[in-house]
Amino acid sequence: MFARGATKYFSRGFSQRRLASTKTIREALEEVVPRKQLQLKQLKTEHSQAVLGEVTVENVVGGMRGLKAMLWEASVLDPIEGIRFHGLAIPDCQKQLPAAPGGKEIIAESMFWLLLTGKVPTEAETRQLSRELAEKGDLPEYIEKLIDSLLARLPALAARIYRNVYNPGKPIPAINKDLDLVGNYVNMLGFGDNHDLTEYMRLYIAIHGDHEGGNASAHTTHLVGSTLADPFISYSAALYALAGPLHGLANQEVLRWQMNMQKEIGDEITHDKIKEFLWKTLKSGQVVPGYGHGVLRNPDPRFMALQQFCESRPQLLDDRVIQLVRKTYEVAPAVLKEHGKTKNPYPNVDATSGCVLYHYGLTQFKYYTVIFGVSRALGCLTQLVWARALGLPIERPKSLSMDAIEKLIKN
Ligand SMILES: CC(=O)SCCNC(=O)CCNC(=O)[C@H](O)C(C)(C)COP(=O)(O)OP(=O)(O)OC[C@H]1O[C@@H](n2cnc3c(N)ncnc32)[C@H](O)[C@@H]1OP(=O)(O)O
Ligand SMILES: O=C([O-])CC(=O)C(=O)O
Repeated sequence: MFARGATKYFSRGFSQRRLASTKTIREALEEVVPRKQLQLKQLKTEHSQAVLGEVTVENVVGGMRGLKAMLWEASVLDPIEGIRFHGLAIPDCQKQLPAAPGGKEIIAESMFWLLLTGKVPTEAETRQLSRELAEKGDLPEYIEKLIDSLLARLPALAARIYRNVYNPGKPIPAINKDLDLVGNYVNMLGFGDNHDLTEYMRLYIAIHGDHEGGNASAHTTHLVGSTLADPFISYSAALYALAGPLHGLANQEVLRWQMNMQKEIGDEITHDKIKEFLWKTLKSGQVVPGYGHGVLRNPDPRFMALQQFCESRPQLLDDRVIQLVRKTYEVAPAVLKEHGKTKNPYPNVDATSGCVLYHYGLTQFKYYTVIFGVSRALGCLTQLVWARALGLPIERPKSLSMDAIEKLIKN
């Protein structure tokens, strides 16, 4: 049921039959947990010695790339097709997951419901979850005071920090109990009257939510969580992994790099000038930010979904930075192929995510990875729930020295 191709399970007929369902997320989860616990028990008792692959020296010295060594329930990443959440690709989610009232994009609540339970929530269930989160969303006064005294040093409670850092002194709107999670977030950031930015953030946060288990932020949460550290500690560790330029920070780096390119090539954007800038970047020994991937071998479907968002809005297509991102995509894969190093010459999600935020006036690059961090909590915390429900053990892979590897090869 959770394997690829599960689309049938989520077919329109199925979701229509579920229209009347008004379960809470806890009730929906309670239904799934015993079945999953049984599935794990059977795997352990009936198949514990089954072989899933071999471990090569390349796996060990190459950052465990390609090694099948983690259990992760909510999503599976295919090198060619990209991410699927319980079998649903991004376009399936766009068709099936409830949006906000008056909106079209996937919202965090419906994505979280899918990630956690493996089921598409009904409209009523989604609204109920939005309300539950909004009702729990107010900060107690003592936390507000604490955060106000720590300011940007505390990597949490993202909207308040944004306002404190970039618009100090301006009052922050209270949580609106009738709005979805991201609607409230954008409102508190100070952009609540921008419907298009709100929709973009809904899509952005939904599709950055999970990318199976092996990426650096998800894996960090899982590792730290496996020591039974609490979810806040486990997820804050993940944010430090996300903050590296080869992972989440790349979304900031891309925009900085594209704007440097714009400065250098001037008003007349041509493929030749972009190529020249790409070569200059590569020859200086830097990576092209937003391109390449540890698993994907095709353009990232999340990149495509964000591009489609731009294509549906003519005012975005007129924006020079957005045009530059698009034109870079037209030439960068060929340049990277000619350069010959990266296994994947195509764009990942970070190649485009920041330019739309910039267009809508959220121009503080340093904040972009925080938004990614707000999103990635959906998948990382889902897996922590499963790790606890299934009683998964502390993670402790075996390491080998180079001498030990050589000895094993000789034997
Ligand atoms: C949400 C996300 O985290 S998506 C990823 C965001 N990160 C980026 O966009 C940064 C740019 N990209 C990269 O640095 C890489 O492609 C990564 C980190 C994403 C993946 O790294 P790997 O799995 O090691 O990629 P791969 O196996 O293709 O690397 C092989 C070689 O190609 C190089 N390479 C990979 N991507 C690029 C790139 N975009 N530009 C130039 N060279 C690259 C690697 O540095 C490596 O060079 P080396 O042999 O001299 O060490
Ligand atoms: O899958 C990865 O390694 C990196 C990535 O795209 C993500 O974490 O969203």
